[in-house]
Amino acid sequence: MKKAAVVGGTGYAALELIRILENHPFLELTTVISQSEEGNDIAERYPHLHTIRTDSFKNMEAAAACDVIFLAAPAGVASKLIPALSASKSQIIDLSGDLRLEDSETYEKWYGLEPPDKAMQQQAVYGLPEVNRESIRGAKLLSNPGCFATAAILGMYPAVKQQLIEPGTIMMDGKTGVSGAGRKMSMMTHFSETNENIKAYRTGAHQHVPEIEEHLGKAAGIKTPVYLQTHLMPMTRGIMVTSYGRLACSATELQDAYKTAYEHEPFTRYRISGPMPQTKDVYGSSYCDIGVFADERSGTLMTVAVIDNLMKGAAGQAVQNCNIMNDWPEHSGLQMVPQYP
Ligand SMILES: NC(=O)C1=CN([C@@H]2O[C@H](COP(=O)(O)OP(=O)(O)OC[C@H]3O[C@@H](n4cnc5c(N)ncnc54)[C@H](OP(=O)(O)O)[C@@H]3O)[C@@H](O)[C@H]2O)C=CC1
Ligand SMILES: CC(=O)N[C@@H](CCC(=O)OP(=O)(O)O)C(=O)O
Repeated sequence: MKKAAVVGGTGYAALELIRILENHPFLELTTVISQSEEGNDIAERYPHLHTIRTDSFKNMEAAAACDVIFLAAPAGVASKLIPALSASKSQIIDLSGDLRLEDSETYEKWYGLEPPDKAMQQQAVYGLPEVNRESIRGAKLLSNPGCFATAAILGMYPAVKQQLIEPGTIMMDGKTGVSGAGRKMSMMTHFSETNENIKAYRTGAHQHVPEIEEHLGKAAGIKTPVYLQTHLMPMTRGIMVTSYGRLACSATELQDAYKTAYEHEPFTRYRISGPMPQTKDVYGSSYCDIGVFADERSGTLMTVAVIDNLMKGAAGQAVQNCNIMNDWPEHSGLQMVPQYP
C-alpha cells in the first residue's frame, strides 16, 4: 500500500477523496490536512465519517511523509504549497486551476491571480486520461482538469480531432450544481438564491474557457475558439455541458469518431441513440456520459456531456490519474455504480 495525504481536508473535493480512498486497494489515506481544523477529530467535524476515520486533522508538515499528496485547496493557494513538498519524493496531484494552463499571462487574465512559478507550471502534466493518457504515466506533478472543462472537452474531442465540425463554430451551454462552488458560504450559492432558480454567471469570463480552447486546439491542430456560458442550477451535484457546432461530415462519420475515441475508455461512455444523458446517470460515480446527435437537416452537431463535478470533475479524476501514474488498474477505487434516483 502507498500512503496518501489529502490537503484542504474540510472542503467538498477533499471529502470526496476521503470517500474514494477508504475503498482503494493500493492507497491508504493516512493523513488528512486542514489549516482551519488542525488537531480536531475528523469524525467530530464530519459525523458521516464516524467509526470510519478515528484520527484528527493534521498540519502540512505531515504531508511530506506520504507517497501521494492530493491538493484540494483553492487556486492561488495550492501552488504556494508545492515548493515545500518538492524536496520529498511524493507524487503531487493538484485539483485546483493553478497549473492547468500553459501560459502565465492567460492564467493571470482568467483567474485574476498572480501566476505560479513558470518552471512549476511547465513541469506539471495536465491529466485528462482520454486525451493524454501516455504523458500521465510516471508524472510527478499532475494538474487535474477543471470540472466544466472535463465535460466540455470530452463532449467535443472526437469531432474536433477528426475535423468533423467547422472550426470556430463551437458554442457550449454549461450547467452545474452548487457543490461546484465549494463549501464556503457565498451570496451566489445560499439556499434562497439558488432554490427554484437558474442563473447564468461569469458571462464571457469563465476560467475554464482557455483550458477548453487549449486542449481542443491541440486536438484539432488549429486555434479553436469556443463560447461557453455557465449556469447555476438548483441541485447539489452534477454538470451538463451541451455543445453545438456546424457539422462538416455525415452522421455515420461522426458516430465512427466517437466509437474510435471512447469504445475502450473505462469511464467515458457514449450514446448515439436513445435518450440524451442526464446528470442522474452519473451521480456519485466517475463516469462521463456523452450523447451525440447529428442533425443533417440543419447541419448541426449537438453533444450532451454529463459528469458528477466532484467525481469525474474533481476527486474521481484525480484518483484515475493517480492510478495511471502508478500503473495500477485505472478503475482502482472507482468502481462505484451511479446512484439512481
Ligand atoms: N467543487 C468542485 O466541484 C470542484 C473543485 N475543484 C477544485 O478543487 C479545489 C477544492 O475545491 P472544493 O473542495 O470545492 O472547495 P472548498 O471551498 O469546499 O474547500 C477548499 C478547502 O481548501 C482549504 N484551504 C486552504 N487554504 C485556504 C485558503 N487560504 N482559503 C480558503 N480555503 C483554504 C480549506 O480547508 P482547510 O481549512 O480544511 O484546510 C477549504 O475547506 C479547488 O481548487 C477547486 O477549484 C475542481 C473541480 C471541481
Ligand atoms: C458553481 C461554481 O461556482 N462552480 C465552479 C466550478 C469550477 C471549479 O470548481 O473548478 P476550478 O478548479 O477551476 O475552480 C465555477 O464555475 O467556477
